[in-house]
Amino acid sequence: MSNYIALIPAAGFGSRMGNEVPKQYLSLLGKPMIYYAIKRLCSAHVIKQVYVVLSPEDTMWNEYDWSAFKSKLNPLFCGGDTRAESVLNGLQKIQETVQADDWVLVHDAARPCLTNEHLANLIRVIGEDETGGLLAVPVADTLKRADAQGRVKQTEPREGLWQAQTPQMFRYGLLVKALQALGTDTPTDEARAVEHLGFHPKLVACDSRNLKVTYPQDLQLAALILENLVD
Ligand SMILES: Nc1ccn([C@@H]2O[C@H](COP(=O)(O)OP(=O)(O)OP(=O)(O)O)[C@@H](O)[C@H]2O)c(=O)n1
Ligand SMILES: C[C@](O)(CO)[C@H](O)COP(=O)(O)O
Repeated sequence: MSNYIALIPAAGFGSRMGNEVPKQYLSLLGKPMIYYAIKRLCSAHVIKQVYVVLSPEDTMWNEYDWSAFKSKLNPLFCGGDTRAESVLNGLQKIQETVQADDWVLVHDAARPCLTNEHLANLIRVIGEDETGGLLAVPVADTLKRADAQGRVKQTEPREGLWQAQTPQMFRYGLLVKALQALGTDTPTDEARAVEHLGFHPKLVACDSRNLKVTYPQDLQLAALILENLVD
């Protein structure tokens, strides 16, 4: 039977936040932001182990007490220059402990508002899928393409367009193969790497609460969402 493991890439800096503290450690309702992703994934019984990929230069992880998550939580100080490198380095580091057909859920440290329902839905739908897939949201706004002067060049059809979120869930063997095959291409998500191999990952409808904290204003929004989550 396949196991489920989770991997949280957390070796980025959060340059778009413009803060001196790496984004994953910014305070959110009194906890470092990464705490919420860890708590959600560690609380899921089906997930056997949760790995956090940190920068080898990370000096902040050990400033916090993570003992509440016991041996289910494992930090790996092997992050790379890009998200794809961090994920691949993490996956390679754990190769002795996993099987090729184990499911890996890759989840951003910067998505603190994932709910139990989002997670359960992803696991239920993708657990039945041959390729794997990801949480995503259909684009809700009218889309404009800009010209070099910042004026509307044209309105783009939004039909069939989705915004990718995380977790993204793929079999360990396929994900490692996809990330190893990238060469100089650096995709911003795991699904893109799998697409490069000719697969078509499944989109699982989520909602805008599972936002990524990218800019300073997103942190306030995340706090509001977290305060109002019921699960
Ligand atoms: N070299 C990198 C870059 C990113 N990430 C992780 O990938 C996730 C999503 O990336 P993003 O939100 O883009 O984070 P940053 O790269 O830190 O942000 P920015 O692009 O603003 O610098 C984050 O949990 C981030 O820590 C990583 O593990 N290793
Ligand atoms: C994986 C991701 O969160 C999906 O939306 C995203 O691609 C991360 O990279 P980004 O450059 O911050 O969008």
